[in-house]
Amino acid sequence: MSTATAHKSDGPVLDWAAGHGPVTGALSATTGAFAIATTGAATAMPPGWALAVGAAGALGHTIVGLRLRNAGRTLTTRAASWLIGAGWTTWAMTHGPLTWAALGSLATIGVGIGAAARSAALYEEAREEEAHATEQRQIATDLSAERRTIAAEWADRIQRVCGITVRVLGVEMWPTGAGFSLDAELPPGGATWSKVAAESARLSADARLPHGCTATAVPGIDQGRVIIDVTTVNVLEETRTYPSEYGPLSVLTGIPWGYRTNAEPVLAYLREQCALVVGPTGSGKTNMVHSILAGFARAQDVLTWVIDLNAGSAGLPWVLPALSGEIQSEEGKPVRPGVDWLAGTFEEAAAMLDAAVRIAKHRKMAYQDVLAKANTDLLPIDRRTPQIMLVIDEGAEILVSTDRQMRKLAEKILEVIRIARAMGLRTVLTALGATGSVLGNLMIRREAKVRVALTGGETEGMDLSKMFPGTRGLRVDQAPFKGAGFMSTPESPVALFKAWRIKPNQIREITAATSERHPVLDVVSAKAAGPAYARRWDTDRTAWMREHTPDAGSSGDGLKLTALSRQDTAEPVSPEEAMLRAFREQIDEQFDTAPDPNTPEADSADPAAGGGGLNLSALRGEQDSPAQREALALLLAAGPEGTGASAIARALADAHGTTRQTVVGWLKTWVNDRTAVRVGEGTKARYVHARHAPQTPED
Ligand SMILES: Nc1ncnc2c1ncn2[C@@H]1O[C@H](COP(=O)(O)OP(=O)(O)OP(=O)(O)O)[C@@H](O)[C@H]1O
Repeated sequence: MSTATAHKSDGPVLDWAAGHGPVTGALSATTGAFAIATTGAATAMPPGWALAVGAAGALGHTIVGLRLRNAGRTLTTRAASWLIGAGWTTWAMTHGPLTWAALGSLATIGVGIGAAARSAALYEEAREEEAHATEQRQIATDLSAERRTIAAEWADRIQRVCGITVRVLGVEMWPTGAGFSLDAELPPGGATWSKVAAESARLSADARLPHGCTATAVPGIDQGRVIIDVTTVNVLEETRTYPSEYGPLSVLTGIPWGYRTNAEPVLAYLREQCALVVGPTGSGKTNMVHSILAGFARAQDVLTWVIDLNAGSAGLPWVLPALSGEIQSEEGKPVRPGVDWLAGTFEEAAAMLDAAVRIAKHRKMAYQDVLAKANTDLLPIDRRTPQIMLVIDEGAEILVSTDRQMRKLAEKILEVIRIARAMGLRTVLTALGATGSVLGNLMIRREAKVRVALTGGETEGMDLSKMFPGTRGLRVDQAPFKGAGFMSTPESPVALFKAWRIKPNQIREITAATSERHPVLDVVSAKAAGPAYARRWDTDRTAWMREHTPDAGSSGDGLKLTALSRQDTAEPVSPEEAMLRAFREQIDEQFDTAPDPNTPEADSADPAAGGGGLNLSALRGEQDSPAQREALALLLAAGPEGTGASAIARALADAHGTTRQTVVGWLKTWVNDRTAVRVGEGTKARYVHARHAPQTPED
């Protein structure tokens, strides 16, 4: 290495690390040698130096080669070429490098080195690369010929059909093989991209595209350009199952809802938007709702609340397998349901919507400092402060119902839509039809810009121009397949799309795979939501689930609980009680919850009600002081690192005047009831929330 440094400072730069092919490799050695010889001669460098430089070159190449893990054969070839070069340099310096003899001999050496390199593995690599490049060049030539033909054909077609003379600047073939995109320049004189868009159907017909394929125009890079996406293969015709990769998602980076005609996924960004999914009976709406719930279940910062007054069928497959203990996580642990709250009755739906409104209002007050700190009026959503997505099946019908009860729900739904955007609560409403009365609602028109119309070939109640105002040329018969239709978002203009097919086995898989990933409602929101939320899995409140479970008829006694079969059934236990008991056990086991003597359940005069509550540790002690709740939130937020009494006390001192001693008391209680664990000793002692605690053998 010292040679290299010395050489660097006082000689020509020899690039040892540069990638050399058989020809450039030889050139490098020979030109390097030539440079040294000329420099050497000009500066009267003693000829011995050239030999040293050659040796350095050989060494340098060897070292670099070793680093690059070149084959031994290649290394030898490289090192040898430097030594030969050094020999020439010595000779040339004594005779003058600019003589023909010297130059000729150098060229010979170069050829010799090249010949040697040719036999080395390095050359093989280079040859492969070269062959690959030639092949690519050939493909590119063929492709550009094809592209030129397409460009000419479509410029001609647009002229004929739209009466506009465009210049096609580029043709991009889609990697999925399902079509291509044209980038065209509009002629001067006021032609707009929408003029081409309006003729989409006629362009498709003129191009004789297969059924279900379209030529869709969208704005180009500026207003004088237009992009035309042409599908040539109908991927909507095929059934594609929900992608089997269930990795984490975020509401901030978009949730995939299906795929476009080019087979690319289409994302819904719902941090600020609500959504409206219209699909008549049989169009694949239920399936679409499941794939939407799948996306939300995968998200790390979303809690899904489902309202389905139609026997809760939209949410049950996400709840029952988990509640009944039918599925387990990979580690054999019980799993949490794939949705966080399911309402199948009017009362439950009303309770849920009231809780949502309370959360929105309370978050607005309680998170003022967070908003100020982040300098935003949009609550920063993350795992600790999750977004609540309310999925309301046939919610649009609730909105336009004249029934007195439904009107009440409608008002609450509209209130959530109206007040809760900034505070991270958004809705997905489905509708059987895109009727004027649904879309006539200003709130829906303004807030629900993520829109889906599942056509499935249905024409009834399907006014696409109302769903997607300002667009023409959309025809219901372009997507006559179940689960297919049109989707538009503020980021992705309306175009054909299809939902993935998702079956119960995948719903179970996703429930299991995402169980650990679901966030827990932040303490501020849980407090606002109150017992209506904390006791959402109570026996009386979930009784309807059993009534509507498909198993109820076949087995005669409701849910087939694995827990039930294990039970000592000396006393007859109702299936729903058993289900809830099993679920509570699972939750307790997983979240380290313990019966809290201070919870309302324990005070309740009704022992049945007392046994029916769910007591998540994050919600413990509704009556705890705000300071104590905040301390618990800090402990939870500290994650596996944990925190200490002093740090918590410091954080609470200003707002609540809490002393370290008080915090020490709380921490002791939490350690005793296993809400927290103490790790480390003495000054290193820290407290970790049970949810983040390292597993102990005892656990
Ligand atoms: N994305 C899809 N890909 C392929 N097939 C689908 C898709 N979506 C739905 N289907 C088919 O259509 C059938 C009906 O779907 P689904 O139950 O979701 O419709 P729906 O509109 O909710 O109808 P209903 O209101 O009658 O329940 C499914 O059983 C399935 O065979």
